[in-house]
Amino acid sequence: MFVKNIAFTPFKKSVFYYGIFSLLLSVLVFSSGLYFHLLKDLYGKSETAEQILIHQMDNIFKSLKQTVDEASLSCNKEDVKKLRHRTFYSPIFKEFGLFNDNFQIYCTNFGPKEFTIFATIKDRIKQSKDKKTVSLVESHTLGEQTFLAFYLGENGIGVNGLAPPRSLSINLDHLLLPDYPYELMIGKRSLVSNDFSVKGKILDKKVVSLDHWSMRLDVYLPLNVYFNKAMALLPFVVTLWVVLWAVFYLLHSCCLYYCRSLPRGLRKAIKNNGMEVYYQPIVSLVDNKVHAIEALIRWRSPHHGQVSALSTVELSGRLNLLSELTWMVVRNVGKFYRENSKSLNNITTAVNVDRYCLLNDGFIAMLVKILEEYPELKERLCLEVTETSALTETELSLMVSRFEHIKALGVRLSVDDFGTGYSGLDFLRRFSYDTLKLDRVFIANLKDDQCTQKILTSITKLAKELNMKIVAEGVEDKEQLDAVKALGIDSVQGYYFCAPLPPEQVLTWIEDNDAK
Ligand SMILES: Nc1nc2c(ncn2[C@@H]2O[C@@H]3COP(=O)(O)O[C@H]4[C@@H](O)[C@H](n5cnc6c(=O)[nH]c(N)nc65)O[C@@H]4COP(=O)(O)O[C@H]3[C@H]2O)c(=O)[nH]1
Repeated sequence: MFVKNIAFTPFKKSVFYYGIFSLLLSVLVFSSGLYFHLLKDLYGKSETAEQILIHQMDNIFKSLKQTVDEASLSCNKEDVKKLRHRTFYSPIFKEFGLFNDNFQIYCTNFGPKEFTIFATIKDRIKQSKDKKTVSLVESHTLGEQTFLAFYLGENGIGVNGLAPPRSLSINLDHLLLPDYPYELMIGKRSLVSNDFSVKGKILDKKVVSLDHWSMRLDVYLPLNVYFNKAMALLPFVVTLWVVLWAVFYLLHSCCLYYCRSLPRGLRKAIKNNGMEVYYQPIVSLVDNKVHAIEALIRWRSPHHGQVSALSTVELSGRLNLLSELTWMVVRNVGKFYRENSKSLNNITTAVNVDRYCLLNDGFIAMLVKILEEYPELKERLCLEVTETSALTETELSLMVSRFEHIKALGVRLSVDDFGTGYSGLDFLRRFSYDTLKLDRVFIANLKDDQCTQKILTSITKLAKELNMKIVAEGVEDKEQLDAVKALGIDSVQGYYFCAPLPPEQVLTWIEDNDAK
């Protein structure tokens, strides 16, 4: 009943923007994620590379020290054999040379030799704390740029080891290539380099310095590595894109559904006084004039169209908003009186109130407050009590005391739909209303059903004896009006005279009717 077709306006535009947004988001997530992952990897591997180099240099000088420890100045067959043996088993060095404390090489693994170590190297060995240094020279023996490590032992014998640069970088290659090209330098000269392919196209670079050896390792994160890896992630980007798109679409639909839902609309309408109040005249059968009108709620939901008064009331009940709805109507009636005090001077307005609202603790206080806000409602407001459920004995007593309180405030009371709800005779015994309204089911059957006629005759008699006015609801034609008149009923409400109308129209109708 409530959820009519919730019209989802085609939100093609939003779907398109969600598509673009999800695509951008997926690309951003993966590209930045990949970038930070590679950066972390680059830094981690550079640290490992540093450890490898330190370890390698330690091993190099351990092996040089061992060579010096077992060497002698004679360069005899035994010495040369030892040097050959060392060369054979060294994973790095291809040649060893022994030098004396004049820094003259006198013996290599190829036999006795004689040449002097460069003065610069000599100085560096002398100046270094451990009598060690490394260098990069053009080697005649190896025919290429060669790595040299020098160590002068405590016994006055020194040793230098010659190694092709690549032998120093095998472990680095294994760790860093092919993703991270690098350049290993001694001083300002390049020892090993495979960075030629990336120059100018690098995303990031990590520099590792081994100051003790004047060595520096630059490790690069090239753009093409990043790009290739990003391409490999493309299926995941697409998957995330589709998933995000679907999630955004669903969220949007849920939001739309919630925003357009009837309960939310009703809450908003009650909070913002976003409903209209229509009025239906109640015509007196004594003088054919209007002495009373009934206020009836009318709500047009922006997304569901006109919602019936019964549905509005039922939903308000389920949302615990009946009291708010009632007070909203009463205030609207108050404004109606204020703006039309002359025309409405002799007219009472009935407002529907659920019995449970009446039982609420704050009911009387709120009624007093509104009567202070709109004093024009005094003696003109009539609360029409709808009877939706039976009351317990305690509730009944409370209700009687509430009714007395309400009457004392100058507010009238009428019982709605008499005979169909729980408006038992027991209550009439304890409390007499000002008005009793006969439900329209009785009026519809009145002319054909003798039993209904008898019941209504008795009710009318009872009402008169209890000093209550009696109104027949739902009078739609002349026959029904005549039957009602025959019963001696005081007033009539129904489409025969007038349907519920907006405030300005009801005033005109009353004026026209009274002028007849
Ligand atoms: N078939 C027929 N119907 C006629 C005729 N004359 C009047 N009616 C309709 O009968 C209903 C009379 O109100 P009700 O019995 O208090 O019954 C009301 C009342 O119980 C409830 N209601 C309406 N407004 C409010 C409100 O502000 N607060 C509360 N608590 N309930 C309200 O919703 C019910 C239905 O209200 P409406 O749809 O406005 O329906 C109104 C009115 O339009 C007629 O000749 N023939």
